[in-house]
Formats: sequence, C-alpha cells, structure tokens
Amino acid sequence: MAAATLARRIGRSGVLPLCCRLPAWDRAARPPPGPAQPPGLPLAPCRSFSNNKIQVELDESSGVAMMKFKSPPVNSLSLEFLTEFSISLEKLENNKACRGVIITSALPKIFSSGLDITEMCGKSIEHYTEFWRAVQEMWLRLYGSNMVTVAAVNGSSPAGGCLVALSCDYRIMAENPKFSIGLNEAQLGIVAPFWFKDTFVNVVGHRIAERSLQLGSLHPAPEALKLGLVDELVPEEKLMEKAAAVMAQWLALPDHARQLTKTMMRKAVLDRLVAHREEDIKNFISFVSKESIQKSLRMYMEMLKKRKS
Ligand SMILES: CCCCCCCCCC/C=C\CC(=O)SCCNC(=O)CCNC(=O)[C@H](O)C(C)(C)COP(=O)(O)OP(=O)(O)OC[C@H]1O[C@@H](n2cnc3c(N)ncnc32)[C@H](O)[C@@H]1OP(=O)(O)O
Repeated sequence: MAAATLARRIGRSGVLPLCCRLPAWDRAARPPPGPAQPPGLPLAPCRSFSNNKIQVELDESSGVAMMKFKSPPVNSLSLEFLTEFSISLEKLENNKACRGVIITSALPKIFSSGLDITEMCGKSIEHYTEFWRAVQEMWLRLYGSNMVTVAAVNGSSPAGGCLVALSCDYRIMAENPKFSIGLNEAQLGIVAPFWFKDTFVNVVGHRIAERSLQLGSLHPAPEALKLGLVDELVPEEKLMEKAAAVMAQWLALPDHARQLTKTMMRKAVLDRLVAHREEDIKNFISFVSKESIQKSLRMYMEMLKKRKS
C-alpha cells in the first residue's frame, strides 16, 4: 500500500483499520527475495525513507533495513511518533525485499524515553482514545512482524521504550552502566497493561517480571543482561556491527520456518489484545482520567524538570 494511501487510511486516528490488511502474524510466510523471485518483478520502491521522527534505510542486497529514531530530545513516543513508526513498519512489512529490521536511535544516550507523558496529561477522551489505539497498533505491528527484528539499544530505554525493545526478536545493548532499561510504570504511579506484562513475561519469565514490575525497576545494562532482559552487551562502538552479525545469523534460516515458529510463540499474546482492544482502551481512559493519576503524572514531569535544574 502506498504511503500516502496508508497515511490517509490511518488519518487522525493513528490506526490502521484492521479490515485493511491481514495482521502480520496471520500472513503466509513470504518466499525469500532473490533467485526465487520471478525475473523482472519490480521491488517495492522503499529503499530509504524518512519523516520527522524516524529514518529508514533498506539495503536490498542483504534484505536488512536500518530504522533510526530521531525525535529529540528523548525519542518520546508521541501520537505522531507512534503513527510514523507504524507506517514505517507497514512499509517494510509490505516490501518483499525486506526480511529484517534493526531498530536503534539516532540520538546519543537515549533509545526511547517511553510513551510521551504529555499525551496522557490533561487531554480529552477522544485524544486518549486516539493515543492508546496508536500505542496498541505499534505493538501489534512490531510484536507480530514477520520480519526479523533486532533492537540495538544504544541508550536508556524506560517503559514504552523498553516495550519496543522487548517486542523485537533479539536485544543487544551498549554496555554502559549509565544506560538503563525496564518497565518502570509503577514509579510513575501508573500500571503497565496486560500486554506489556505478557511481552515482558515472555522474555524474562514470571518471577523476574513480577518483581521488576512491582518495583518499577530500571535495570542498568549489566543487570539487564543478568536478568535476560537483553540478550547481549557490547561496547557502544561495536553495537551496529554486532546487530548486523546477529541479523545475518537469523536470516540464514528459511523465512517460513522462522516465521511460523515466531507466530506459534507469540500468537496467544497477540490474540489476547486483538480480542480485548476496545476494553483495553476503555481501561486506559478510565485509569488516566482519574485525578489521582493526573496528579502523579504531573508530579513526575515536574520531578524530571527539577532534576535538570
Ligand atoms: C488497571 C490497568 C489499566 C491500564 C492503564 C494503563 C496506564 C498507562 C500505561 C502506560 C504505559 C507506559 C508508560 C510510559 O511509557 S510513561 C514514560 C516513562 N518514561 C520515563 O519514566 C522516562 C522519563 N525520562 C527520563 O528518565 C529522562 O528524561 C531520560 C529519558 C533518562 C533522559 O534524561 P536526560 O537527562 O537526557 O533528559 P531530560 O532533561 O530528563 O529530558 C529532556 C526533556 O524531555 C522531557 N521528557 C523526558 N521523558 C519524557 C517522556 N517520557 N514524555 C514526555 N517528555 C519527556 C523532559 O521532561 C525534558 O523536558 P524539558 O526539556 O524540561 O521541557
């Protein structure tokens, strides 16, 4: 689907209507590009594209795309960011030349600061609906992607930023103990929804997830490795090289076998949100509309500003 059409269909809702496409986890496995492809068949025109928030470059010879978050100061996941993220994933997913994507940040020291807190403060019910649908859409696309997804975590990655990394197939983090990662929602006085929790449990197991979620822990990189929250630590300057090597290793397998296995591992969790999407939006709205929650979020934002001065 052309980007302009996609953007029109998403419209202000930030959501791709489910009727527009099969979810990635239900699609048939794609044949690998290259010799198996009928000669003369044009590849989708998406070698490189970028928008205000995200830059993507696809190397058609390897089938690997590099996606870089570039939304200063901290790559917070605003409605606009999430919409651009979903559009970028959709474009790659639909491009037969693309088999894998490495996700990283173009900003120093920050992978993503998580959901944009200002989107959850003092807004209308319509806005909360639109925002939360966009968060869901991003996760459904990323967690359900047929592509190999590698997170090259080159900075701190709290809450929604951690979810992005957790939703990938493999996480490599820069071995800087000043960088931390985790679902710290409880520290903000908010609660990670069930599908954040399910994604976390699928990576680290129930006990570690329960303790970490209740405490709202942000784990410095070495601790994140010990917990299995990330798969590897490497010196920062080696991060992209390592991500490319891991990607090559994963792409060496036949797509159909890997994709069907991924679907088998993730389907139950994806289906659970798909079946309860509207209820999940209602829960989000009634939760963030509470005066006590608004107060907690405002205090947290003030704390961030004070810490700076
Ligand atoms: C019953 C169940 C119902 C379910 C209900 C669901 C409820 C909601 C669930 C929500 C799920 C996920 C939530 C989130 O993702 S919330 C976001 C959590 N993120 C954080 O806690 C990170 C906060 N930020 C930091 O710790 C630091 O900023 C940093 C990322 C480590 C970077 O530090 P820095 O020193 O380099 O930069 P700093 O000066 O702090 O920040 C620069 C400016 O950016 C602003 N900012 C930072 N993070 C955010 C953010 N997430 N959203 C919006 N704005 C952010 C910060 O305030 C600075 O602004 P300014 O320059 O002072 O104006």
